[in-house]
Amino acid sequence: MEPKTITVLGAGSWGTALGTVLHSNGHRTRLWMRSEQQAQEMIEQRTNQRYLPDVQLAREIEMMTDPERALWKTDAVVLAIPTQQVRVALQTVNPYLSPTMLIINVAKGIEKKSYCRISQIVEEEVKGASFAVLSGPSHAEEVARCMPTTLVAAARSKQIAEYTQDLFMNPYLRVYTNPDVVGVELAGALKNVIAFGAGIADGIGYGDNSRAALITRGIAEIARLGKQMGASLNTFAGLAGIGDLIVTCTSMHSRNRRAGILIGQGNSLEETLAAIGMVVEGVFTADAAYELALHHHVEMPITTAIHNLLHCHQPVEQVVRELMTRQRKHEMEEVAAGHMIEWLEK
Ligand SMILES: NC(=O)C1=CN([C@@H]2O[C@H](COP(=O)(O)OP(=O)(O)OC[C@H]3O[C@@H](n4cnc5c(N)ncnc54)[C@H](O)[C@@H]3O)[C@@H](O)[C@H]2O)C=CC1
Ligand SMILES: O=C(CO)COP(=O)(O)O
Repeated sequence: MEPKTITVLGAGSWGTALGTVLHSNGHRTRLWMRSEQQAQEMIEQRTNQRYLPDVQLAREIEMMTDPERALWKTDAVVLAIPTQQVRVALQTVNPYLSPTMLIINVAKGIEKKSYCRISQIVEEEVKGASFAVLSGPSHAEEVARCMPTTLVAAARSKQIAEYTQDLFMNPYLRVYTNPDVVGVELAGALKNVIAFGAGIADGIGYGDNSRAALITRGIAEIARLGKQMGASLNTFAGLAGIGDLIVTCTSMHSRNRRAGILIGQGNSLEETLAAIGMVVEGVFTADAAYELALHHHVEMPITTAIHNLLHCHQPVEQVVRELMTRQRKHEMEEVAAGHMIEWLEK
C-alpha cells in the first residue's frame, strides 16, 4: 500500500499505540488531542506519560490540537475516543471532515441514553461517511511493544474492510476482515461489561472456575443479543468475540477488569474510576446493554447483574447469589427452545 495520511483522534493509550503502528507501517501519522499541555509534553518528551508511559514515540508522529491542521488532506480518521465522548468530538471536528475520508472506529462501547453503536453515531453526525470498525484482543501496552496481536477490520464494503486491513497490518499485527459491523461493534462493547464482572469476582477472591463461567456464559448472552440485533453468530466465536472477552477477563492491562477488582475489594465506584484514571467503558455501557436486552426481549443475566450492582446499589453478595440460584436451564439454546425433542423424550 502507498503511504497514506492518517489522523488519530484521541491521544489516550489506544490512540497513541495505534499511532505507533501506523507510523511503523510508513503512513504520515497525526495525533489530535484536546489538551495543549499534553501535546507540548508529547512533542518535547516523545512519550505519552499519562496514558502510555515508557513507550518512545517517533519524531515523525505529529501531535496537535488544531482540528483543521490535523484533518488537512487526511485519508482516514481513526476514532480513539471514549464512547461517551465520540459524538461531541465528531461535532468539534466536523467542519474539517470531508466525504472522502474514511472513518475507522476503535472505541468499544454503546452510547448511554441513545443506545447507539458508534457506526450509528457516525452516521448521524457525519452524513455519508465511509465507516470501518477495528476491534479484537489488543491491549495498547502490548501493541506499542510490537507483541504479536490479531485484530478484525469490519465494514459493510469488502473494499473498505481490506483497505483498513492494509493500513494496520504488519508482521506483529495481523488483521482479518469481517463483513459483520453490528456483530463486531456489539462484541467489543459488551465484553467490557462481562470483564468488569470478572474483575469483581477476582476482587472478592473467587477463583478460576468463576472466571471461566463468566467468560463462557458471558459470550453466550452477548451472542444471544447479537443474534437478535442481526449480527452473525460466527463473529462471537472469533477474535472480536470470545478472543477479546478472554483477554479482557484475564489481563492485568484491562482497565475494566482492574476496575472490577477494586469494586470486588470493597471500593466505591467513584474511588475506583479515580484510581484507574483512564476510561472504564464497561461501567458506562452496562446501562445501554441492559436496556437493549430489555428492548429485544433477550435474557442477559450477567449484564443485568452488573447493571443492578452499579445502578440499584445491590450488594455484591446478593448479586452473586441471585445469579447462581436463577431458575435451572439447559446449556444449549435449541434444547431450551424445544428444537431437540428427540433428546428430550429419551
Ligand atoms: N487501551 C486499550 O488497550 C484499548 C482501548 N480500546 C478502546 O479505545 C477507546 C479509547 O480508549 P483509551 O485510549 O484506552 O482511553 P484512555 O482513557 O487511555 O484515553 C482517552 C483519551 O481520549 C481523550 N478524550 C476524551 N474525550 C475527548 C474529546 N471529547 N475530544 C478529544 N479527546 C478526548 C482523553 O483526553 C484521552 O486522551 C475506548 O473505547 C477503549 O475501549 C480498544 C482497544 C484497546
Ligand atoms: O479492549 C481492550 C483489549 O482488547 C482494552 O480493554 P480495557 O478497556 O478493559 O483495558
